Amino acid sequence: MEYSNEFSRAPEDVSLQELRDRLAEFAEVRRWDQYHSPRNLLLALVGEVGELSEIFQWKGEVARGLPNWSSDDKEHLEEELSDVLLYLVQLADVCGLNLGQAALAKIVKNGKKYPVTNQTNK
Ligand SMILES: Nc1ccn([C@H]2C[C@H](O)[C@@H](COP(=O)(O)OP(=O)(O)OP(=O)(O)O)O2)c(=O)n1
Repeated sequence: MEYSNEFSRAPEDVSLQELRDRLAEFAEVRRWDQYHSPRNLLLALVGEVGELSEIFQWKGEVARGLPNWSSDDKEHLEEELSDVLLYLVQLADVCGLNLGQAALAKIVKNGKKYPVTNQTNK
């Protein structure tokens, strides 16, 4: 099957490892890695979370799937979510952490903390 992105494979095949590698190369060729300290990346991440929040600011409650949003609004949301993810991946990388493994381990930990019961409330 053909995919419209430049990678010619299924979008679900994108891995955190690939994002990490592409971001490391992106920063290296621009000599930006000197600025990508953990603290700077954290501040950049928080700034992007602010930009993400602005999209929802004053909108009131928003239905799942964003049924009334324009394609421009959804594209803007995709970009801001991506900025958050990309800085998060870089922050984990410069801290020497494996974010994918850590997140999977955290899901397991969460499952033990919050076991499934018959209750419908969370
Ligand atoms: N030193 C930098 C600067 C940018 N980026 C990357 C990560 C983000 O995905 C994106 C952020 O770029 P901008 O700072 O230009 O922010 P925006 O894309 O949000 O633009 P604007 O703030 O004008 O909306 O670029 C990066 O990795 N390292």
